[in-house]
Amino acid sequence: MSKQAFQDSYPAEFSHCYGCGRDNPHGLQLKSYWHLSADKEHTIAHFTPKPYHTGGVPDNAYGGLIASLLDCHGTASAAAAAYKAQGRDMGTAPILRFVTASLSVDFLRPTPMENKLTILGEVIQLEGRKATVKLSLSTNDQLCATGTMIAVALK
Ligand SMILES: CCCCCCCCCC(=O)SCCNC(=O)CCNC(=O)[C@H](O)C(C)(C)COP(=O)(O)OP(=O)(O)OC[C@H]1O[C@@H](n2cnc3c(N)ncnc32)[C@H](O)[C@@H]1OP(=O)(O)O
Repeated sequence: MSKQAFQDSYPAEFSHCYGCGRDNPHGLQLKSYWHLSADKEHTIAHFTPKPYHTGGVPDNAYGGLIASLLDCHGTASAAAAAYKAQGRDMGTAPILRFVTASLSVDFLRPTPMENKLTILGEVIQLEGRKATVKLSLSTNDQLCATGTMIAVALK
């Protein structure tokens, strides 16, 4: 299985995203991968907040940051799952480009700043152009946020 980040397979014109674009020096540059656990195939990404990612209370991360991480990990997971379902390597033509149609986030507890965050994704349904992705963000084995995304493949 490829160790290339999903986002590193995006064509150059899609590499400027604030959350995950490799060509955006001011962005978060999130990287997502397949992650095989005991019984399920998840996707995974890690991110360590910088001090300026705080939500006002210096110890806690900004909620918009958390939503951004779930957003970019979700669309990347949808694309990876769609390529896999077609038996193709990511980035091969014709390009599959997913965007967020809807994203709901539940903030379960304040997210501490000092540690690496783990973002997990699971594509629970792929139907036509639509993917449903379950998302979570945790640190120190504490679940801090969960999300559900509908991502849609562009025509
Ligand atoms: C490879 C490179 C990839 C790079 C990706 C980087 C992504 C970074 C993450 C983002 O921030 S994305 C940016 C935020 N999102 C947007 O700006 C998307 C804005 N919305 C749109 O462009 C359109 O509304 C959209 C493409 C999502 C859908 O419009 P379409 O006209 O193409 O599709 P249509 O309305 O026919 O819907 C297709 C299916 O999706 C469903 N759908 C659309 N919007 C929905 C919604 N909000 N909730 C639930 N389902 C929805 C719709 O019901 C339908 O389902 P069925 O096929 O079962 O009938």
